[in-house]
Amino acid sequence: MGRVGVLLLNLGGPDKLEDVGPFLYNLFSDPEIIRLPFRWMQKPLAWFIATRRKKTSQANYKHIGGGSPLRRITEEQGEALKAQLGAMGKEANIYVGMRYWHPYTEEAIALLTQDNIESLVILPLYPQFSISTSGSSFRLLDRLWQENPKLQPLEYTVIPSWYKEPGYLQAMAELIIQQLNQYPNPDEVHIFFSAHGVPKSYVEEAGDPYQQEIEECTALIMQTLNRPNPHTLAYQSRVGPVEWLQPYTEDALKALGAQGVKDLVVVPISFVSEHIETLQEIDIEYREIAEEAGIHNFRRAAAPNTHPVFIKALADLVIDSLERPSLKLSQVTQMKKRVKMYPQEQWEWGLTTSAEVWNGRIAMLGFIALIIELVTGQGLLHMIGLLQ
Ligand SMILES: C=CC1=C(C)c2cc3[nH]c(cc4nc(cc5[nH]c(cc1n2)c(C)c5CCC(=O)O)C(CCC(=O)O)=C4C)c(C)c3C=C
Ligand SMILES: [Fe+2]
Repeated sequence: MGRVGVLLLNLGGPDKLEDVGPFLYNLFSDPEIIRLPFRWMQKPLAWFIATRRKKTSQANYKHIGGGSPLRRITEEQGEALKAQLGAMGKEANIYVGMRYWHPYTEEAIALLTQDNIESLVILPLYPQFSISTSGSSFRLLDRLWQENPKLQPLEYTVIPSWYKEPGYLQAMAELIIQQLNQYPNPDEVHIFFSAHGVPKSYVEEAGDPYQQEIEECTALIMQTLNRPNPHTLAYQSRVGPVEWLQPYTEDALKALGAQGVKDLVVVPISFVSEHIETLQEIDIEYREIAEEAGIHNFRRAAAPNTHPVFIKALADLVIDSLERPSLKLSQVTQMKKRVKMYPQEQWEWGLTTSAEVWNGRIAMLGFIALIIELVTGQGLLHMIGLLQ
């Protein structure tokens, strides 16, 4: 086997406050993040939402030091993985490819083609698969592969999701135990798993396996933990007016407070690094909600970051994947026939000519209404609270 490379995929985050606007624009321009019936609406809507959200988002990043730690932590994970692989007799170059900020996936691909990598493992740093995360990165890579002839001879394999990996489950259990042990009665503490949400339609209409993988992962962590603690799973970080996976973290915290729960350990379950949604949303916003609800003792398990058991799990995943038959991007992007990923598929309403015409008219009216609302400051989006 020739020179080995590992491509770590993640979402990316703004390094400083000025990056927040363009980062949000990149994120909302992705059809896997906002699923629209018409592609022409994507960029204007992305600009509009990014512009509206920028101030609030910047204020949140200000609370955590003015930028996301995601790049630094992902690079540290890469260094630790390289060292672990070396210790296991497998020399490899590690590359970091972010979806919406530097170092972009395209930059990582340029580097690994320069380095003449002959065998590549594509490893998303999301334990569970979602259309909106790993799926989006796989779509992008699939396109890059089709466009770049230099990538054709490169042998590669993809790891679509890995939430069942025993070392990952063990690291999560250890991180939870660290926090449980801070309490006088560790077995009575309520364990609260908080996963990043996705719109409900992703699961129910598009067939995203995310919710099922999150639920299974929660059960496996509890099994690995092997303690009698009660536990809850809820979904955080909802954006926009549509319904997301439920229960929402804020509602579940209030319900537990009303039931008299006093001691809590929150476990961020869909992230493997600290970032805005752990450091700001959980540690500041949800803590406040919990305390108001009467949950006086609020602790959070750290994200796995560079925990040695977690890094060993990543190394095991890489080595196992090199020994197995390879899995191609076309296989993971079409993993389930039911999984719809924009922009590749036709909107069902557009299957007949007259429906297509009506879709166009309705969308045009919607867009005009949006412009009027932006100018006048009044309209439906203000009424439902999406705009202030
Ligand atoms: C498994 C993890 C994640 C899923 C699923 C996910 C879906 C998802 N996210 C948004 C909207 C936003 N996400 C933002 C930041 C962000 N999200 C994740 C992870 C998942 N997102 C990460 C790792 C980050 C980066 C955090 C950082 O430290 O910078 C943001 C920007 C932050 C903010 O303004 O709140 C938005 C917006 C949607 C719409 C979505 C599913 C459709
Ligand atoms: Fe997100």
